[in-house]
Amino acid sequence: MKILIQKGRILNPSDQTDEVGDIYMEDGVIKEKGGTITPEETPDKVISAEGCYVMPGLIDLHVHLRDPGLTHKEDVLTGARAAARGGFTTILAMPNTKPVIDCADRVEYVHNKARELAPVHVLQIGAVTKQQKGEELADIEGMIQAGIPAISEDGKSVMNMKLYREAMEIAAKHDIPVFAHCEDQNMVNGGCVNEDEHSRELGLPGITNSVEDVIVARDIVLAKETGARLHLCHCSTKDSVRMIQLAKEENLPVTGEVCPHHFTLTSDDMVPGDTNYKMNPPLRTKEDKDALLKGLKEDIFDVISTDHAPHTREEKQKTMTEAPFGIVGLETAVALTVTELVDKGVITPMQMAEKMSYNPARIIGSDRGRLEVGSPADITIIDPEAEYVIDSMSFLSKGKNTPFDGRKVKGLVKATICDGKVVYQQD
Ligand SMILES: NC(=O)N[C@@H](CC(=O)O)C(=O)O
Ligand SMILES: [Zn+2]
Ligand SMILES: [Zn+2]
Repeated sequence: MKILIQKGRILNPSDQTDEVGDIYMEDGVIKEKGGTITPEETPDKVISAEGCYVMPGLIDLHVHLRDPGLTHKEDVLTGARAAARGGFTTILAMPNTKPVIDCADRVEYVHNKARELAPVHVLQIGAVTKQQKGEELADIEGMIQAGIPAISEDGKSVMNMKLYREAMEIAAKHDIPVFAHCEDQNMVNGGCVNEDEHSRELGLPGITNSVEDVIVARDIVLAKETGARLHLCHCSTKDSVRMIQLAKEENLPVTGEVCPHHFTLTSDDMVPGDTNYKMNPPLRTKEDKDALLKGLKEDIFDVISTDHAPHTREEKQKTMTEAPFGIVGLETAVALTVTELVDKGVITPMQMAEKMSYNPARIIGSDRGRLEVGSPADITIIDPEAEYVIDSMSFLSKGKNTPFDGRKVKGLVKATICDGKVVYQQD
């Protein structure tokens, strides 16, 4: 397969080049880049990228594929198709499945299924403890042998610090990152939305910032002691930004991610009773959101990830206290990032490429996330000027649970190329 992309705005974070030109790829590898390219042989496909960003294929460090066991919500194939439509060429799957992915053969199950069916790269993350019960360590070294890029207890925090420290020591020894969901299990106390005037008005149990902040602090302390690379998932509070900034000032190996819903919405936007505004961590206050925006602008946050968390309509039709936490994100992340961050001047298109591709790649030790001659042809083409209305019924994900249905946005994925093959093209 030979593909020629013409006249795109090529954004390459690895050498910080930002220039209009062509890219030519053959057999899954970038062969030529820049200027006007006239291939010796006729390409199988020519894609016009005039007015579009051409970025290294997007990498989402935080996706719930629900496979095995919860495939009524999503499976490897539907999740990977949604990813391709969203511009992602690599996604990392969280292990809070049924059963939990806590040993090598379950990692292999997902990797084999993905290799056979998925249009994009799927990397399975391993759990920290057996069945995510927080009592005994999972077979972390066995899973590392099977190719996990990271360990995570996402969905909860490992509350036993002695056990967690042991896990971090193993992660440090093998140089894989620990992806931390920060939530004190005792302090959350049945909360379902942010603790503020809205939770009080609606009579809903609230989640304070401290539920997240105490674990962020704890985890940074443990990373400092063990030398483990710590990646803080779905940061939502203003103090998490300050703590990551402090950790970075000390040159600790700490990185952080923000999800589009947390930089787009606050608890003021909640529609009473609409469980599509229920996710963990919850939508916080304007003060928190402004701190997240500043953290993104100033590169305190390295990553934008989706925390794509599909659930069925039935589950989401329950009450605010009963419905599960989580919203889908793979098919709205690019538009929300362009609309809320790039268009408003919070981050540059280059920072978008860094936070959605280059930095995630570096965190997992991958050589993707760059547009260089000789690198794998994972490429995302985005029209930043295209305006449209988000329609959840068009999602390829099984999950339609989004608060962004009907929202007017800018920024459309025109094509996604994975290993030199067009895996999605907008018609
Ligand atoms: N974020 C969520 O609200 N839900 C996630 C779990 C998680 O990411 O903590 C899920 O698995 O549904
Ligand atoms: Zn989480
Ligand atoms: Zn998650």
